[in-house]
Amino acid sequence: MPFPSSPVREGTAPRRVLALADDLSGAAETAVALGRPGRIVLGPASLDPPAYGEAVVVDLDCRCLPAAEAADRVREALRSVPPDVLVLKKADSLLRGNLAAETAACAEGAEGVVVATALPALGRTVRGGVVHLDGVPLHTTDAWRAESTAPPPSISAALGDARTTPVPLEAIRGDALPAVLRAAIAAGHLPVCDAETDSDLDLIAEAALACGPGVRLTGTSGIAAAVGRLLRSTDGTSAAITAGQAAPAPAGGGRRRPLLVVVGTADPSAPAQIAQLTERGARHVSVNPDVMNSSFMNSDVPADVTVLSIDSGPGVRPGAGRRLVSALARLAADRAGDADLVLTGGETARRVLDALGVAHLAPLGQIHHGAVHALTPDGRHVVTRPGSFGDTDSLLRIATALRPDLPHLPPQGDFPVNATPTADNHRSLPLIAVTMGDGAGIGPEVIVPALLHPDTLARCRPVVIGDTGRLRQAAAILGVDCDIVSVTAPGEAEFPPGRVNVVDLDLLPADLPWGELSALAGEAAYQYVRVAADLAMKGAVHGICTAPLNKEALHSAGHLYPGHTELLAHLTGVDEVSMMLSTPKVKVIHVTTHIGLIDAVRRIEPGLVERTVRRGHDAMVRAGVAKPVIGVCGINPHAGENGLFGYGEEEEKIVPALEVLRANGIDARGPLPADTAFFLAGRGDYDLIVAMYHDQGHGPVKVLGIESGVNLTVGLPVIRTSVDHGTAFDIAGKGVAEAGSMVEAVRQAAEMSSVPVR
Ligand SMILES: NC(=O)C1=CN([C@@H]2O[C@H](COP(=O)(O)OP(=O)(O)OC[C@H]3O[C@@H](n4cnc5c(N)ncnc54)[C@H](O)[C@@H]3O)[C@@H](O)[C@H]2O)C=CC1
Ligand SMILES: NCC(=O)COP(=O)(O)O
Repeated sequence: MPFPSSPVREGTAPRRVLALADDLSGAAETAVALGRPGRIVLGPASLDPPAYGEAVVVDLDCRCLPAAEAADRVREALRSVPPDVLVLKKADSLLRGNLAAETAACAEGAEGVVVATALPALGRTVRGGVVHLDGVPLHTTDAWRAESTAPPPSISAALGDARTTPVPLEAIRGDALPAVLRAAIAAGHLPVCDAETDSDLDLIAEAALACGPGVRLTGTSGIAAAVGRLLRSTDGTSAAITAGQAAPAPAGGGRRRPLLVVVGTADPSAPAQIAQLTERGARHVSVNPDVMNSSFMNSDVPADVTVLSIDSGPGVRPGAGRRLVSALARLAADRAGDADLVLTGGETARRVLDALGVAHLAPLGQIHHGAVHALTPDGRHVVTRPGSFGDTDSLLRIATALRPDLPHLPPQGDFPVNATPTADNHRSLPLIAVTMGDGAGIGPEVIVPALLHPDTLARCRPVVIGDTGRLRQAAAILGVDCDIVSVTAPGEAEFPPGRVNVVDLDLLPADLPWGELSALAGEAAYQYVRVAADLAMKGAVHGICTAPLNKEALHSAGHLYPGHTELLAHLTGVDEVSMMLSTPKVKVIHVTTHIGLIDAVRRIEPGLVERTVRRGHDAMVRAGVAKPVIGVCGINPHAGENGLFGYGEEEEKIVPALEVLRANGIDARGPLPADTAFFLAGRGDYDLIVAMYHDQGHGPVKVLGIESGVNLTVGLPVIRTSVDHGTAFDIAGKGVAEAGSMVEAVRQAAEMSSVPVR
């Protein structure tokens, strides 16, 4: 029996993945879809196999090569791949490129190849073995207008001489799918799978992996995402890279790098996309690489944003595409300096990065489908995007994710520098749901000034989920003259100066005393968070920022969660998240949080330590620290002092995790004596400290002051930040609470949130 018949289950799924793409934007899309730690390699360089838990995605750069050469690149990449590595061959969802030759090369040495090319997220489905675009068969559309041949009438036709077995939707959704795939493979055929939804792709991924480690997959980022979901469900991890979630904007400290947007696509959508950037003050340089006489040649990339595109005017000869792209890329690379880059068109992206000597990228996140944010080894932010992907606002969304203040660039030089954002440019800022917390605490008092703060309004559109009446009382106590206005949904909010918008749940009585614990306020605090989580999961807001709730009041209302962290994990369907405290001086992530000390020590084990460090590492990389140095605290005084204190907990619970992490290239050091770890981090030795329990991390951070710290939840599918303090019942209703932590928490939520579709 060549195939084990067991289903994929915990411990049996492959823990490392090698994906091969034929262009760079496809490789980046695949890396994000897989959602695992790893890298994008600009191949076809010789490469190390992926480490355990990793996904390596190689751009073989062979989309435009003759079929035989493209197949050789696939063969070479797979030559010494270890047998336990899952191999995924990325295919174009429109079937362009050398699909037949590359799939045949991928099948050599494999037990079989399952083909699943649907990409439901973009309306690209497969029915009856035919690719459909929004329900229309591919070969009847003009999607191949830039190709020199006609589109294939079916996937089987695109696979050339290969023998194929169509696998219809009924079989995909039936109980016998693994058997159907096995039978096709045993007959020497490629099963070609229909799929209309991501759930279909999940079924295909599971059945294909159940066929055994020798079976490979060919498909789009849709099947890559299904593989990622499946592996996470079997190894219990959460996504290292969250598809659909943008990474935080590059850190603001020091001189800001310019942003160079290189548009190397002739897609008809490009001019409108560029226009949205120039309306925001970006400089547009259209060059004719044949002539190379643009003034751009004589100037460096200026500060802020420059768009460089090919002049597609009458001087450009048709058919000169690849040569023009290469010339454009050389020009861009020559002038890029240290600019962050947005590169559209896989070929353009690849040529620019080649010219800059970039050998690999660390994927960080995705701004919209296919617009992948990554980091070069020297810390440059790069977004790649296939030429034809994205709506008219695609470039604006990408640029604003990298430069959150982009809408405030002065268009045509006549925009006053300190002007309040106009209604129009405000709409491109993220909507942030600010939950009011416990209405008897200081939440309302810190929210009102924080939301009226000019810095807040310059960065986002904050909407409170709370009680309008309570916020009006807080404003009166503070003596602040403002309009606190109820709205039925965040999208209806308006932002003239002096207005605070509230989705009014109207749960609190007008005479609720300040500073007193009540189940009523605990229930209301719960409802604010529930509604905010619901809005964020639906995409109606882009991030959540929470004011403090009182845990005792929450529990009195029957909601037995230790805090927001666990409540939000539950509401968003995530098993494990981490609490991170962020201050300008020190950042700390916690292995355990709201449990007793004895329980915390019991709960700490190498797997939990490893996952926490990885979450912290990835969050730091997303924040722009390319190679974070991470200090991991011990549990006992002096980290046990070689067995003098404690019962060997450091050796048993922490050291094995550090060994795995270091073998995976993560610079995690320790176990460190916790008392000095924070001092060393404060002087700059560590970018992130990993604390084993709540007070080990919280105590040192709170010494730094309540005004600038922010609490972040790492690992949720939504952005969540919070103040670093509690409900402070002792001062509630007195108008003396500091609002600095709230201002900072809203700011960080805004910076981490992607820009909305308009
Ligand atoms: N994000 C959240 O929801 C958080 C909730 N809590 C909860 O809050 C409740 C009270 O916790 P405590 O340990 O008493 O901590 P706390 O932070 O509420 O108060 C500690 C001390 O700091 C002062 N303080 C706190 N925030 C301040 C501000 N913005 N301006 C000036 N002074 C401030 C208070 O007056 C008090 O003296 C508990 O139920 C706790 O679980 C605590 C921390 C965070
Ligand atoms: N000690 C921090 C705290 O209690 C906040 O917890 P959470 O509500 O953010 O989970």
